[in-house]
Amino acid sequence: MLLVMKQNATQDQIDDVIERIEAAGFTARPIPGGHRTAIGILHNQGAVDPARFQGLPGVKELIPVTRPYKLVSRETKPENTVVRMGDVAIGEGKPVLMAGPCAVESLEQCMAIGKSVKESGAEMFRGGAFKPRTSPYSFQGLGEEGLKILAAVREETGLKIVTEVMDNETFDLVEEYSDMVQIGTRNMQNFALLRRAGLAKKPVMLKRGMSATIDEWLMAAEYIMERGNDQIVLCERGIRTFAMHSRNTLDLSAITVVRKESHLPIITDPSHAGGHRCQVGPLARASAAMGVDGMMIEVHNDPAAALSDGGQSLYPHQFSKLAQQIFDIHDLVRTQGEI
Ligand SMILES: O=C[C@H](O)[C@H](O)COP(=O)(O)O
Ligand SMILES: C=C(OP(=O)(O)O)C(=O)O
Repeated sequence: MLLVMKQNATQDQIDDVIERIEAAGFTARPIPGGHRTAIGILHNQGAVDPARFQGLPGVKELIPVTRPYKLVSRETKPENTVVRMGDVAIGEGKPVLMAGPCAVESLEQCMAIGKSVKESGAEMFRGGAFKPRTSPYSFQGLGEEGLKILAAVREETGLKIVTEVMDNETFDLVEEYSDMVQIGTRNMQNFALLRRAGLAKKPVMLKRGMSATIDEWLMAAEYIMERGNDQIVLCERGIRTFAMHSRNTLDLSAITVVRKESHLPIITDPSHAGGHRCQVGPLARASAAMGVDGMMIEVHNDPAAALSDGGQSLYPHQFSKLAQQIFDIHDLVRTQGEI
């Protein structure tokens, strides 16, 4: 249930309504928004009787939220959320490119890639210090040493850092070094991790589980927002299908559905979707045409020697050309408008 206050409602009236909601045993969650003051009524078992709050001073109306995900739903917040990290804004128009290697391997590697992707228009640097690998014998990441390398790249280039957190034990550490914390496809329904992410002071990028429906994905985001963190970016990174020609299937149609259902920004990861270098460009260009808020793209200066995902990593010169195409296509679609 969403309680909408009148435009001229006073702070005292808002506080009074919040107090009454809490006194009734529910949770009151003010929803930030430019056009209205709204308060989500959460943790109700069964329907909330609107008569309880209707008619209170300053209350305009009570709107039932029909979707199972309440806070991430557009029913609750009609305007788009913009996720901000200093001067980088995701969801404000220009697609934000996050580029870098799959795994942080060394300072030299990350500096070289960081400088090059920055020059090509990326605003964020990606790279895993804690790597979720299929095999326990594969490179698992440099851990804290990797995080320090990422911090050095930020220092040198000004790029914001997005990096994956795999568990609650290392959450504080990853949060400290990063600008945006990434929750990967394999952990999309790790509810303990989602709850911890909800307490984070940094934005969270939530990748879609490789076998998750859109409802499950949005419910996972709800876990984060329910705890108080409303700075969430959704990332479509491909789902498992019967198709064997690509590593995953990039579900472009999910973008239109998520846009309709949720106010959160949405980006894609064409690298993990395609899984092959030759597929990354076309999937990225298609994503740009869908009007995504950004993209995460793997770039390596020596893909043949990469410790993870070399086959799907672009060479820096390829990224440079692709970045320009992404900006051009995005602009074209935006200026021509919806059909
Ligand atoms: O980046 C994500 C994974 O760690 C990466 O794609 C490697 O996957 P793999 O361990 O199955 O090779
Ligand atoms: C592990 C990653 O991706 P995903 O969770 O989509 O596999 C990654 O981006 O490093």
